[in-house]
This record gives sequence, C-alpha cells and structure tokens, in this order.
Amino acid sequence: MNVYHDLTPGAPRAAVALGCFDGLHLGHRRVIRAACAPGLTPSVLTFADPLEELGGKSGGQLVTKRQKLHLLEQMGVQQVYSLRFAAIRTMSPEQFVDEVLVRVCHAWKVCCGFNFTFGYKGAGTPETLQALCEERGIGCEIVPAVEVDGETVSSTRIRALVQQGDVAAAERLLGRPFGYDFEIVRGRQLGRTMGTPTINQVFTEGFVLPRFGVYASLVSLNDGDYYGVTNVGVKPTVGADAPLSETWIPEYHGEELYGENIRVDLIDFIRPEKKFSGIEELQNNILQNAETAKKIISAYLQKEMPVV
Ligand SMILES: Cc1cc2nc3c(=O)[nH]c(=O)nc-3n(C[C@H](O)[C@H](O)[C@H](O)COP(=O)(O)O)c2cc1C
Ligand SMILES: Nc1ncnc2c1ncn2[C@@H]1O[C@H](COP(=O)(O)OP(=O)(O)OP(=O)(O)O)[C@@H](O)[C@H]1O
Repeated sequence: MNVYHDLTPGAPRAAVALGCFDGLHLGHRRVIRAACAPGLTPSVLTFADPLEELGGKSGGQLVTKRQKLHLLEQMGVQQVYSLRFAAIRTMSPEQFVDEVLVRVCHAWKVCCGFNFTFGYKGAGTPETLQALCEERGIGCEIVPAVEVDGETVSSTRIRALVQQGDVAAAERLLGRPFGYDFEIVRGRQLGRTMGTPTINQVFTEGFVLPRFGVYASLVSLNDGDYYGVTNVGVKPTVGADAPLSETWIPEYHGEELYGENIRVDLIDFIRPEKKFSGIEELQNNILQNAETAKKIISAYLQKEMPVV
C-alpha cells in the first residue's frame, strides 16, 4: 500500500473514498468498500491533522495511525492520501474535484457517505460532488447512513461509548473490538514483585481515554492471542504521572515485550479503578479480576462474530 503525504499523482485509474475515517467503523467501511471497485485502484483520501483542527470537539482518536493504515491495508486499499487539511482548506468544491481528485488522484470513481462535506467552509455536499463528477464523467457513489440499533453509526457516538467504558457497545459499531497498539514502556516494575507483571502503554495525546477501570482484554502477540486483564487509569493506590494502560497476561511467560507495539483490545468492563488501602488488597482484587477476565474472554471467543 502506498501512503502519500502530499499531492503526489498516484495510480492512473483510482476509486477514491473520501473522509476522516477515524475509527474505521461500519459506516466508514461501507464507503471504503464502495471504492474497492473492479479495474480501479482502491484509494482513500483522508487527513493527518489532529481531529480538533478539522472542526468538532473530538474527545480523541479511536485508532492509532499504525492501526488505521493496517486496517486499510487489510481491506484491500492500495493508496492512501493522508493530507494536511491546510493543503486543500481554501479550495472551492470545483477546485477540489479538478485539482485533487482529477489531477492528483486520477479518480474514475469517488465514494463518500451521506453526510460528507468538502471544499472551502464545507460548502460542498454529496449532491454537489455528484453533480461535479457527472459533468466530468467520473462515477460517484454516495453511501446511505449505516445504522445500528436505529441510530446512525458515527465516530462521535463510539467515542462517547468508550469514554463510558461501554466497549462492548463500541465494538458493535466498529465491527471489531476497540483497542490500541501503543509501544510497551517500562513501569516501576512493582507488578512483577506482586506476581502480576504488566505490559504498560501510555495513551498518546489526542487519543480517546476509555473510562478508568479494569477490563477483560485480548492481547495479540506473535505466537497468538492471549486473554489479559487491563487497568486503564492513574492507579491511585501507587500513583502514576499520566493515564496508562497496564495489562497482566496471566498465561504469557515469554520474553520481555518492551519496545514492541502490541495490540490490546478491550472486550468488556469489569470494575471502576479505585484506591485500595494497601498492596495486598489490590493484589487480591487483581487475581479476582483475572479470573473474571478469563471467563469473559473464553465466552467471547466462542461467540460467532458477525461478518462485516
Ligand atoms: C488488573 C489490574 C487492576 C488494577 N487495578 C488498580 C486499581 O483499582 N487501583 C490502583 O490504584 N491500581 C490498580 N492497578 C495498578 C497497580 O497498582 C499496578 O499495576 C502495580 O502497582 C504495578 O505497577 P508498575 O507496573 O508500575 O510496577 C491495577 C493493575 C492491574 C493489572
Ligand atoms: N454511518 C455512516 N454510514 C455511511 N457513511 C458514513 C457513516 N458515517 C460516516 N460516513 C462517511 O464516511 C466518511 C468519513 O466520515 P467521518 O470521518 O466524518 O465520520 P463520522 O463517523 O460521521 O464522524 P463524526 O462522528 O466525527 O462526525 C464520509 O464520507 C462520511 O459521509
């Protein structure tokens, strides 16, 4: 998959999906699937800016950059234009179509969702895009709203669920579990003296913060997936400088994982984070939480996954 960060002309005949695509949820995937058209190079045009700078309040990204590119590649996308919004911000809808979609992307087809806006001050709507494409002989597919439980799927809705700790509901909208693949960093190494060594990951600035608490998790390691028990928070019993994700993987006894990017998916919320009276009480709780996590994950793995 080629990733362009500027307006470098790409493959000769492209089908281009347009949008921010934070989270790559079920709605986004429908739009991207429309760009996986026979005979055309499946392409995505998206933005690399922090979400707040693209307008809206955000509350944080739902996928890391690495994860987003990995998911796009898995979907069969061959070209990604990850642009700075400033590069196109002042273009009129016509200019955007002519200078970006036609001249740079060589678009033969463009795809967007029902609520897509583009061009200076968001003047262009899906109907504008359709009309401009028609005039230029370019195909245009506007994907209707994808809904779950009678409500439109959106990144905003998923962020709110993650912030409430309802990762199981977030998963139904994402079509895959909510997770992250931050680098493993060193902790104070207290966990190993407690018999519960953890992999520690720091939430990067701009990433959504899940509700603080303990989750049953699935951890993807080189030799397969393991169940984990993850604490997200600032561990008030011993203290932390910044919000962390700490995962104990009870059945992993392999090499150190420092420096690696490991994917941890949060499957279900177990309990809120709390301040314990001492290490022993904390330790007992962690052991109980691990038992709960094991049951949750084994039931989860037996469930049939919907095909998305
Ligand atoms: C499953 C799990 C649950 C935890 N729950 C809490 C908690 O509720 N409150 C808290 O202060 N710390 C909690 N912790 C964090 C521990 O305090 C921390 O993992 C331990 O002190 C080791 O820290 P270290 O990795 O910096 O050595 C939890 C850790 C795990 C793995
Ligand atoms: N539920 C959906 N069904 C179909 N298309 C969608 C849906 N949600 C977004 N899209 C389309 O996917 C592309 C990317 O959209 P965008 O990144 O703005 O997503 P969003 O989920 O609506 O985000 P936000 O909640 O932050 O507004 C756009 O073309 C948009 O119209």
